[in-house]
Formats: sequence, structure tokens, C-alpha cells
Amino acid sequence: PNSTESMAGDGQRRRYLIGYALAPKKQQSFIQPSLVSRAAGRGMDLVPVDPSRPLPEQGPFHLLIHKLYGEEWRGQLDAFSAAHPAVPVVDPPHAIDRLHNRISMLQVVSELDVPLHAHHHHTFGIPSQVVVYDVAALSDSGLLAALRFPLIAKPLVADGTAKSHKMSLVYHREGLRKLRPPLVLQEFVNHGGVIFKVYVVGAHVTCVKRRSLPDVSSDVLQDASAEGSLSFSQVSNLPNERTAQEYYDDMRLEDAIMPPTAFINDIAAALRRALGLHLFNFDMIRDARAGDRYLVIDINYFPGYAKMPGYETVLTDFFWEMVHKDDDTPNLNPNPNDEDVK
Ligand SMILES: Nc1ncnc2c1ncn2[C@@H]1O[C@H](COP(=O)(O)OP(=O)(O)OP(=O)(O)O)[C@@H](O)[C@H]1O
Ligand SMILES: O=P(O)(O)O[C@H]1[C@H](OP(=O)(O)O)[C@@H](OP(=O)(O)O)[C@@H](O)[C@@H](O)[C@@H]1OP(=O)(O)O
Ligand SMILES: [Mg+2]
Ligand SMILES: [Mg+2]
Repeated sequence: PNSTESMAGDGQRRRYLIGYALAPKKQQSFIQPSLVSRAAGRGMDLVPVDPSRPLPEQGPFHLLIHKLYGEEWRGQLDAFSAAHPAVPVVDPPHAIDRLHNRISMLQVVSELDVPLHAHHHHTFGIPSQVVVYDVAALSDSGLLAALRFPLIAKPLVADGTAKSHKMSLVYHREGLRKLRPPLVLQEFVNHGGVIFKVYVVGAHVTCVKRRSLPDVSSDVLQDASAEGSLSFSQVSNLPNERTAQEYYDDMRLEDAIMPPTAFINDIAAALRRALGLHLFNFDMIRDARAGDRYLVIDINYFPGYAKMPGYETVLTDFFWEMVHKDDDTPNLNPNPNDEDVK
């Protein structure tokens, strides 16, 4: 409805339109009034995109952010980019695709170029893993010889469906029988029940601690009578309730030492370059057997940023950078006093 090229009033700054295309649940969690008002205070209006209507009828946008999939939506984005090559689309669908397969997702990590000498004895990598396409492969001894129990079985596809988050812990061979390929069998690495979630928003990096799966003891592995596997879903996204059992875990969480900031920042920057993405997070665990070894186990596109401390400021700064990318005025102040933020 509103022409964004126009001035909002005498002496007022130019306004920018940021279109967001998100599933209803994502829209609920991400588009908080606090974010909308902070962005508005910096001259940027967040408006929903209707994916069922042609993009040229909407806007005109100065930036598009999205977490929607499918051929139709991709066609919309391609047409939009062809018509408006200067308007940033965050992020390109082909770059997001790589995160929809748990093999290609972590492949990037093993290829990263991070100057490790700068980080003393801290190292990083991914757990050993193999991809299993069919049931027959589950009893292939050669394939299994490459891995040590316990294993974690994850659906190969990570497309955001509830199914793609369903996993099983597998303690011994018997436990493999219940599994449904295609999946990834990954070594479960004991890590003290704490996971580090690293949120990336353009050049900004924030690391937070979360509760994770508890360590698997050797007793459990040796107990032949025990169930061979255990299923679960989205542990790192559990509500922060504290049952008696969890009280202890929370204490351990508080005590957990964060990985060094420079180390995290270097991995995040290298990942951002390699993936060609602006908005993602990755999960990292510290290998309990080798205290300074970290393993990346998951990468998510456009994660739950509202859970990240200072999310309104971080996202607003990012939007500002994106809409001013092509400005030729070198000394624009990136942090003017916000106008209407309480
Ligand atoms: N190799 C591993 N070793 C130990 N624990 C693991 C391993 N892989 C996953 N986990 C645990 O299982 C949880 C779920 O795994 P993962 O993060 O891959 O699933 P997801 O469904 O993609 O999660 P998200 O909700 O973050 O997208 C992790 O948060 C962690 O607690
Ligand atoms: O909201 P969405 O559907 O995008 O859910 C994402 C969820 O964010 P939410 O907190 O907003 O639910 C993320 O949580 P954090 O890692 O940030 O804790 C993470 O679980 C992603 O894997 C989910 O993306 P999916 O893999 O399902 O596409
Ligand atoms: Mg995860
Ligand atoms: Mg994930």
C-alpha cells in the first residue's frame, strides 16, 4: 500500500520495506512486537509476504527474508531476483538446500579453512558417521565396522518436518533393527550433557548453552538385556522446566565453561563463507574424552532467534546493514539513536 520511496514527513528519514515469508509458527515466534518496533525506529518496516500472490504485486521490498520451501516459492524468488537484482534475498535457496541433508550439512565443516594454530590446542570436527539408504545396509558388517556404539540415528533429510527431528540412540546391534532408512548413523559422543548453540546473524555471532542428552555410561552399553535403542525428539528445544531430575542437569549447565569466543567466532565466520548463508545456527558439543575437541553435530537455517539474547538489536542491525549495503556514503552512522524504542 505505502510507497516506500516517499518521505514519511518533514525531516524524517527514508523508510525501507522488509518483506518476510515465514510459516505461521515461525512468524509467531520471530515477529515479536519488540522487533517490529525496534526496526521501525531505524526506518525499517517489517511486512508479511503472501507467498500465494505474485511478489511484484507486493512491496516494493528493499530486503526479503524467508524460510519457505517448495518449487512454487523458489519460482517466485527466482522471478523476484531477476526483476530486482539489487534487492537482497536472505538467503539464496540453493545455499539453504545444503542444510536439508545431514551429510552435505556436515561435509562443509570438514572442509573448513580455520587457522587452528591461533587457538592453542582447541580443535573441531564432526563425529564419525555413515549414511544408510536401505534396510539391507543396516546389517552390512563392513559399514558398521567403521563405527563404535553407542550411535545416534538421524533421518537423512532435515527439512523441518517433525519426522526429520525424530532420532534414536542405539546402544548395540540389536537396536538397529527398528530403524527406518534413509538415515545417518553417527557416533554418539559423551559431552557432559551440555550443548553449545552458536547463532549467526550476518557478521554477528552469539553462543549459548543448552541442556543436551546425558552421557551414556559403559554400564548401559554392556547391559545386554537392556533395550537396544531409545527414541526421542528435539531435546535441545525442550521447555526450560525443572523437574527434580533436571535440577541437577541445570546446575551442570550453569557450571559448564563456554568455548573460547575467538575460536567460536572463527568457526562461525568460516562456516558463513563456506555456506554462503547469513542466518543459521550450529550445535557444538565438547568431547568428554578430549576436553579441547569440539564437534559440530547440526546446522539449522533461520533458527529460533527470539531465544537469543538481544535478538531485537542484533536482527535490526543486520537488516540495517542489508538495506544499506549499496549505499555509497561511507560515513553513515550505523547506530543512530533509536527513535521509538521503549
Ligand atoms: N553425535 C552426537 N553425540 C552426542 N549427542 C548428540 C549427537 N548428535 C546429536 N546429539 C544430541 O541430540 C540432539 C538432537 O540432535 P540434532 O541437533 O542433530 O537434531 P535436530 O533435530 O536437527 O535438532 P534441532 O532442533 O537443533 O534442529 C542434540 O541437540 C544433542 O543433544
Ligand atoms: O521455528 P522453526 O520451525 O524454524 O524451528 C527451528 C527451531 O526454531 P524455533 O525455536 O523457532 O522453533 C530451532 O530452534 P533452535 O535451534 O534455535 O533452538 C531449531 O530447532 C531448528 O532446527 C528448527 O527449524 P527446523 O529444523 O524445524 O526447520
Ligand atoms: Mg540440533
Ligand atoms: Mg537441526
